[in-house]
Formats: sequence, C-alpha cells, structure tokens
Amino acid sequence: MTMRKALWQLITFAPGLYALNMLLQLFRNLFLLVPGLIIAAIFNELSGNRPVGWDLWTLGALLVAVAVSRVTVKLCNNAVDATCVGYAGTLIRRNLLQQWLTKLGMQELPYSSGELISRFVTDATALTDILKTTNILFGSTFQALVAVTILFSINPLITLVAFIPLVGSSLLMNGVSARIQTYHRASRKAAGEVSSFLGEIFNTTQAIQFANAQERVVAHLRGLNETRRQTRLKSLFFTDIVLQSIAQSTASIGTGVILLVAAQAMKTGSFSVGSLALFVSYLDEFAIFTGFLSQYLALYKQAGVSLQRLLAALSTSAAQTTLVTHAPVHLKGSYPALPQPQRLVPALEQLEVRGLTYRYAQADKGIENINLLLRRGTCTVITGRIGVGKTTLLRTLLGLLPRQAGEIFWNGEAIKQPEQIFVPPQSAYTPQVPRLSSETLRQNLLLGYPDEPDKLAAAIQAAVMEQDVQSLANGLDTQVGPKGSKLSGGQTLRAAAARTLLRSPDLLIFDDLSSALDVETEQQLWERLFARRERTYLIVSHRRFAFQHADQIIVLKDGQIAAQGRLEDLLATSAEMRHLWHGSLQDSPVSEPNPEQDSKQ
Ligand SMILES: Nc1ncnc2c1ncn2[C@@H]1O[C@H](COP(=O)(O)OP(=O)(O)OP(=O)(O)O)[C@@H](O)[C@H]1O
Repeated sequence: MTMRKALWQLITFAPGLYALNMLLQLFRNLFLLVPGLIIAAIFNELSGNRPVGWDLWTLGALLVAVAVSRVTVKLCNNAVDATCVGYAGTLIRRNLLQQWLTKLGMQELPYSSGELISRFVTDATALTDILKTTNILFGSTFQALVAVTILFSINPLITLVAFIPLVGSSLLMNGVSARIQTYHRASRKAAGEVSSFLGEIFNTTQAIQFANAQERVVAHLRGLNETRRQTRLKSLFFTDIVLQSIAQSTASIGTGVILLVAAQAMKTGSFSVGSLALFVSYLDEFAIFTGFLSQYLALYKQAGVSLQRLLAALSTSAAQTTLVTHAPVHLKGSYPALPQPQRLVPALEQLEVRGLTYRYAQADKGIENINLLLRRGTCTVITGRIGVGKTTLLRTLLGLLPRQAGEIFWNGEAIKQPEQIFVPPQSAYTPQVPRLSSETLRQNLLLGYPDEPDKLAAAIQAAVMEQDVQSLANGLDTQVGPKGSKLSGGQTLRAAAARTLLRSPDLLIFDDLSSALDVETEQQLWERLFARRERTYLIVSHRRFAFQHADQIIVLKDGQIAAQGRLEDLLATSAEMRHLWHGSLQDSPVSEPNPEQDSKQ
C-alpha cells in the first residue's frame, strides 16, 4: 500500500468532516492575507499615494474585525481538525487491533508486545499527523497562490524574485530527503527496541531479581536508550535544524533581494509605501510557507516509514490491505451492544479428527497424522512425556495453529475454519498458562458475558474456587492486579477454569491443570466436573485420577499416537502408558487401578 492510497483512504473515511476542515483551513489562511491588505491601505492613505478613500478609523475597525474572525475560524478549525484526526487514528488502531486479536495464535505476532505498542501509538500518530498537515498544506498553498496573484498584479518582477527561496529550498530539500528517511527509520527502530525491552522487563521482574541481574538489565536498557537518543537526535537534526535553516536562510536572502529591487522601484515612484508594506507582510508568510513545505515533505517521508512499520506489524499481505479499510468506529453516541456468542453448529454429538498434522517450521517438531473420535458425554485424556506435542495437538485442533494436513468433522460435517467453531457456545479452552487481566475477578470471569449470579456461582463452585472468592477482600469485585498477579498460580488457573465453565460449552478442553494445582485440588476439580457427564471433555493430563476416569486415553510419543484405549488395556499393552502411570504414582493419592471400584468404568 502506498502512502498516497493510505492518505486518500483516511481523507475519505469522514469525507464531509474533512471537506469542512478544508474549508475552515482555507478561510483561516485567507484571513492571514487580509491584515496585509488593510495595512497597505493605511500606509497608502497616510502617504496620500493611491489612497482607497476610507478613513483610518474604518480601516482600524476592519483590522480588529478580521482579527476576531480569524480567531473564531481558528478555534472552529482546531475542533474539526481534532475530530478528523480522532476518526482517522481510531480507524487505524481499530483495524490493527482487529487483525492482531482475530489472527492471534494462527499467525505468530511478528514483534514483541512492546514493539507492537510502540507502532500502535507512535506510527499511527505519524499517519494522522500527515493527514492534519496535508490539510494545512492545502490551505497554505492556496494562501500562497492568492498572495502571489496579488503581488504579481502589483509588481511581477519583485514577485518573481520571491520564488527564489522556494525553488532553492526545494532543491536542497530533495538532496537531504533520503537521509531524513534513513534517520527516521533508525530512530523509530531504536524507540521500538526500548519499548520492547521495557515490556520484557515488566514481564520478567522476578526472574531478573532472582538472577540478581538488575544492573546488567539496566545497563542494557541504558545502551538501547543511548542508541535511541543518538538516532533521534540525527533525525531531529535533519528535520528541525537542517531543513528549517535551509528554508529560513533562503527566505532571508530572498527578502534582501526583494528589498533591494523594491527600493529601486520606489525611487522611480512605480512602487508605493503601501505596496512595500504588503510585500514585507506577505514575504513573512512566504518564509513560513517555504519552511512549512520543506517540513511537510520531510513529514511525508517519515509517515511513509511509519506506514511501512504498521504494515509489517500485520504480517500477511491480506491483513495489510485492511490497515485503513473503512469500518465503524463508534466515536459518537453510545457503543453498540456486545454481540453474544451465537451457536454456529448443532450441539455436539461426535467430533472426529483425521490425519491432523502440524510441524513448527523452525524446529521440525509438532504432531503428525493424529486421528481422534470424541463422542458426546465422554472424557478423552491426552497424555505423554514432556514436549511430545500435547499442547500442539490442542492448539491445532482449535485452529490456533494452522494445520498442514487433516480434517475435522463436527457431527460428520467438515469444519474448514476451526478457530470460528471452537469457541463458546460450542467449546471452551483453558490453556496451560492462562492469563487474567488487571480488572476485577468478576470482569475476568465474565469477559463481556452476561452477569447472572447463579451461573457465576455454579461455575466458581465447579472450579473449586468458592473458598478463595470468600477469602478475597472484596470477593468477586477484588482487583486481581496485572496478569492476575494478586492471585496464586492455582487461583489463576481455577479462575480460568471457571471462566471456561461459565460458558457452558458442549466441549470442554483443558490443557494440563497440574502445573499449578496440588493433587487434592485437581482431583476435587475433576470430581466436580465429571459429576456432569452430559458434557464432552478433552483434557491433557498425566494424573492417575484423570486416567481412571477417561473413556479413552491417547498416548502421544514424538508427535504421533503411540497408543490409544482405556486405561486397563493400555497398561496391559503399552510400555509408554505403563511408564507414564508409574511416573504419576508419586503425585497421585489414588490407588492402583481397579476397574470394579471405578463406577464409571
Ligand atoms: N513455537 C514453537 N516453535 C518451535 N517449536 C515449538 C514451538 N512450540 C513448541 N515447540 C516444540 O514442539 C514440541 C511439542 O511442544 P508441545 O508444547 O506441544 O509439547 P507438550 O507435550 O505440550 O509439552 P509439555 O508437556 O511440556 O506441555 C516440543 O518439542 C517443543 O519444543
């Protein structure tokens, strides 16, 4: 996507508003020309050379009226301009968020969260800045053209001299433009690296403390900041010092030349004092315009760098086309009601997976040719040693990783886009490391879901969290801190489980709850869950209690199914299952399997 196309998309997003903004900008600039004309008239009136015939009081009152009108138009212009920028900025950020949130998982995010936030804030602002500046350029150019026409009608020669600084500064500008882009790119990259590293520091504060690495971390941050300082200085040096100096010096030289030519013309009587006052007044405006034009071209190049950075943050070319696609932003009135999850397929009777395959590109690891059959009301446990592909299997099934082969059938119907189906109310997933946000516990559980106390209480009870909620200072309305830091690991996991259960999905998927739960609590949780067998469970576990209650166990080895069946059969036939069973002995309070005791089996 080119800068021009992006800019046009932003301008046409709120076309009426932008047109009004242009009109106001036009008036604002034209008003700047009026005082010069009035002052010229005053001088001509005083000198008696070409008087307009208006008395000085009238001309003075006109000056005041123009000043008041100018301020009024300026205020209106600023208000409309801020609204235009608000619309454009919101559109860009809305589209970025939509891509990041909907594609999250399917496509690895291309940069760290710190780097993405830096692009989300600063690079999006660079695009809206250029939108704003384009409007100013439109008004200033119009003002310059009108001024040139007026000056040309008074004295063409002197007017032509006024173009010298403009041409000179434009040529010099072109000479430094490549550098401006290079330094701006380096400056933005360095700023992104600082944000990215700060984000990582916040995420790993404890690890840094335990490794006693504070000083090294601070030294590294200092180094990154130093690079940022230097690249920013270079970038600012070119835009704020070199360019402005070029514009100002060429304008000053031009002013000198004009004064010399004007002095000659005044001697011959072909140039009045009023005209000189008008030329001097407009020359000032010219100097500003010349400087502004150079700065605009520099900003345009910088915005081009920011556009490329934003496109890169969207990874795929399909996603990149959406950066400035028009979409509702709801800046006026109340927000639309949150859409509640709709059932997209009939209630689950049977889920079948055939030949599911996903391999990580860089590591040649993953899962291969996985076949599964889950019937309604059953519990399937996926187990295996560390790193055999259990999580990868769940994530590929859920559409969080793009499968490279295989088919998924929901009640016999092939599912093309699993990421759209494996969400509530069809299914819900508790990952191995769940994330909470720094809201209240209630908001974390609901996440936009209707607040129905009975359902909430039932979900909390099923997740074995009722006592924890009671012990929290404000119960469900306790703020849980960033990433749920005020809760223990086990509480976070059970809160995530409650969030999953609240949605009452057909299919419940849990990825290894054992990492943060003690054996007793996890067993209690499974007991409560398995008491309601109308649901279908797909869980990753290595706990004996889960094995004993499973209708089928899938044993993974090196990303493939090594064995599959009920516990007692697998213990008889699979060495891998026996290894896992004995490996889980020390953490399980459950006795050796006895099918007769196990009512479910
Ligand atoms: N993003 C990734 N890129 C490359 N390789 C990966 C990635 N994620 C996981 N792997 C590798 O793929 C293999 C399977 O990982 P996976 O997380 O599915 O295993 P797991 O059985 O769930 O492990 P655990 O028991 O530790 O949870 C591992 O060897 C892991 O190192």
